[in-house]
Amino acid sequence: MAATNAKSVLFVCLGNICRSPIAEAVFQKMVADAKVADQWRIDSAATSTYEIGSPPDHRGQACMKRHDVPMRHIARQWVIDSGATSDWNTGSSPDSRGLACLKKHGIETSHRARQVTKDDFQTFEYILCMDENNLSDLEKKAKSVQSAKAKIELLGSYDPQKQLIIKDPYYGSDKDFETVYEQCVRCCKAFLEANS
Ligand SMILES: N#Cc1ccccc1-c1cc(NCCCN2CCCCC2)c2ccccc2n1
Repeated sequence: MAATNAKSVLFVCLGNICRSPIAEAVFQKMVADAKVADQWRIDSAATSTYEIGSPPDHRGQACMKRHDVPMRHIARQWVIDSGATSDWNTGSSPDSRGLACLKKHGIETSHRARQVTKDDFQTFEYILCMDENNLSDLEKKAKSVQSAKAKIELLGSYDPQKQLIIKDPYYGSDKDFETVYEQCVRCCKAFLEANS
């Protein structure tokens, strides 16, 4: 459980089923390995309602499994939620591909896509997103939020290899998910170092 003076970061992408759950899982593992998990509040959400209620994409789950990175699962001591930033798919049922893959790998997950809320802009210190569309969508939303405090940045702005954009792998291959994973590892490591 995060301490009261915890730092906080919300990872955001278009659907909250591909990139942002990977970034969240990678960062969660990093803070746990660094023994500072209790100093962080970590979550993910989306700028669309495409996938509200969906579990992480099956390709992302498989990628996390390959790299032994636990992804949002039903754990005893965690209260877990996630969401999206718009109302496009309010009430969508979980993506069938994701459910089938999770079942195949015996992975239970409570992670469900959600839309980012006004409260997120008021309570998270950092909102780190993946591409310029996410950035402009979030900046537009933040304008309508009273006392928004979040620093809205590209996660890629922390990349030592200067790959600023983490591309949407939705129509891509497993290789594209690997690229997302590698970028998230580099960026999350640099982000944690910058906040330690
Ligand atoms: N849009 C786009 C797009 C453009 C380029 C590359 C990827 C995508 C793309 C498309 C998705 N779902 C298909 C379209 C959904 N419908 C769009 C019209 C409104 C009703 C919903 C995604 C779903 C989850 C995560 C990422 C996604 N990314």
